[in-house]
Amino acid sequence: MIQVVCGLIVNGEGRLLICQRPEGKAQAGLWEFPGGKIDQGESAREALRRELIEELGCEVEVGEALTSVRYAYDDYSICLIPYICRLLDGQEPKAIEHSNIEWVRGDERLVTSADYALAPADIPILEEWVERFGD
Ligand SMILES: Nc1nc2c([nH]c(=O)n2[C@H]2C[C@H](O)[C@@H](COP(=O)(O)OP(=O)(O)OP(=O)(O)O)O2)c(=O)[nH]1
Repeated sequence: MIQVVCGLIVNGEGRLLICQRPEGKAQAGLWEFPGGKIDQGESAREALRRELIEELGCEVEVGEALTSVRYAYDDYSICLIPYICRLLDGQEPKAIEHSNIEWVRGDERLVTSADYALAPADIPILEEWVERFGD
């Protein structure tokens, strides 16, 4: 079971950041919350801060954890651990490792959106976020 962290980053207008996985990576083309695998000896929160600097070039404060999701892809399984994150002042995410990044309205339509096909492990996380914080 691969331990993966991801961040739900909300901007000043209440929009949520989603990122498209690039060609050549597992689940290429699907949209996800930015993050990645936890390295040995790292805490989940440390891993997320590191991944968001590598992937988006920005510093965040890692806040509350939402419910983790276990998901079995064909050839491996992940435990995806989500955290609400806040961008530190002046930080602007850049698509360093993704093919696209977008600020979107976090609502039920996003769950089934044809424009933003989400990685399946992310759907329960988005649903929990929408229920608690969505508009
Ligand atoms: N980062 C991230 N990965 C996700 C999400 N949902 C989901 O199913 N995954 C899967 C895709 C990958 O199989 C795995 C995470 O791998 P990754 O490629 O992002 O990890 P990494 O940045 O450490 O990459 P690498 O060094 O192995 O290339 O988890 C998500 O919301 N964020």
